[in-house]
Amino acid sequence: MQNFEFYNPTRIIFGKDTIAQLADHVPAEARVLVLYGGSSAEKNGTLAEVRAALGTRTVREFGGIEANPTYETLMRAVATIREEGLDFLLAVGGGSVIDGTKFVAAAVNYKGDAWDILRTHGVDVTGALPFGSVLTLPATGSEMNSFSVISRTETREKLAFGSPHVFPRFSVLDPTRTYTLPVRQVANGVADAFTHIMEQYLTYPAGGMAQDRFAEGLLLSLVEIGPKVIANPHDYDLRANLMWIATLALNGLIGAGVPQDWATHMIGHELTARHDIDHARTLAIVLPAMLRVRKEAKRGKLLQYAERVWNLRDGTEDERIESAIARTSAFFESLDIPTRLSAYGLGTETIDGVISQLEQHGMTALGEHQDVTLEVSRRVLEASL
Ligand SMILES: NC(=O)c1ccc[n+]([C@@H]2O[C@H](COP(=O)([O-])OP(=O)(O)OC[C@H]3O[C@@H](n4cnc5c(N)ncnc54)[C@H](O)[C@@H]3O)[C@@H](O)[C@H]2O)c1
Repeated sequence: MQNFEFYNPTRIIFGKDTIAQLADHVPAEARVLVLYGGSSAEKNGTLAEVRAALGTRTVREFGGIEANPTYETLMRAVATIREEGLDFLLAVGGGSVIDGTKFVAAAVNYKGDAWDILRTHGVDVTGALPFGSVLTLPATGSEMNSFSVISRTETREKLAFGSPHVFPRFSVLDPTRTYTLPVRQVANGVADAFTHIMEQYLTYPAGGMAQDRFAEGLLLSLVEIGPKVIANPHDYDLRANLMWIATLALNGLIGAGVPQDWATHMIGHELTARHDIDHARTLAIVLPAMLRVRKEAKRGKLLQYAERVWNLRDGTEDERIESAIARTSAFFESLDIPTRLSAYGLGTETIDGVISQLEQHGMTALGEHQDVTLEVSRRVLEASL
């Protein structure tokens, strides 16, 4: 096992009717900015519950944070905070709102051009406003991690940053708040969580027995509940399981002490930035092709994955690996998520553009062995046409 430091200070408040507990966790004297996305949080009553819980505190609201939150919109929130002297942020929404809130928290007192937070991937973030979240979409794990992904409309860029200063102080996870999600978003959540686990699990054997078994348990659970959680939108236990699995998939636990990949994500970000494909859908396109192209480097883990997650024990090594990859694609497709670029109307003409954006963003040596060069990324994209 590799050396590691594990740190996760986010308090999780989980379960039915837990939003009222905000009253205990947002400081009584706080001057709060509530950040949210579109109209769903208003329509389904989540914002009303939040307002009630915040009681007599000074509260301002900032709506309109997009899916794939943009720098342009978020800098308006930064201006509001500065003008009104607000000192605590509360994100109400999915990964986009929480990621956006992390950026805003880091940008308010940042010296210099705030886009540099993304350019430097967060290394020079030295502080952030405190914030909490009320999660309405199980998918990204943003509610319990210190990462954030921000887009810039002007330049069609999508970049990530991470900093220990942007862990949420707390996150409220009430599974009933997910009942209003469109089917497409639930499916995306399953695929996103699945791929987060794969990025930390499917590398090479590193002796992390607990990490492997945790990861396999989460993958098996997603395979078990994936189609059911879509078909039964008001089943509390299914929604509760999806919510907690998605959080555990990317809160640092399963990735501690083991190699991590993340090449699929980096290519996926460029596809979203250039073609507006939902984040999770880009992952479902890239992951199966990534596994196929890098089959030799990942052979040991692919065989373990085939046996322990898909129960594939017969046939040659290559047959088991091929079946495991085919099952992975079939799982995404069973969620109604197409796994080929062509299904999104894209062909070979898109590849040069994605490769040049990867180059521009320094993504020239990705993966657990840093050997996913631009040439390998090109082959992955070709394999996903
Ligand atoms: N921080 C991380 O670790 C991390 C990890 C993976 C992805 N991301 C990023 O997160 C973003 C995606 O976040 P997401 O998948 O959570 O989706 P999202 O936050 O973009 O939300 C998707 C849509 O669902 C709507 N929605 C949210 N909750 C709803 C509800 N309860 N009822 C009805 N509609 C609802 C939103 O308004 C939005 O239109 C991407 O930008 C991605 O790159 C971040």
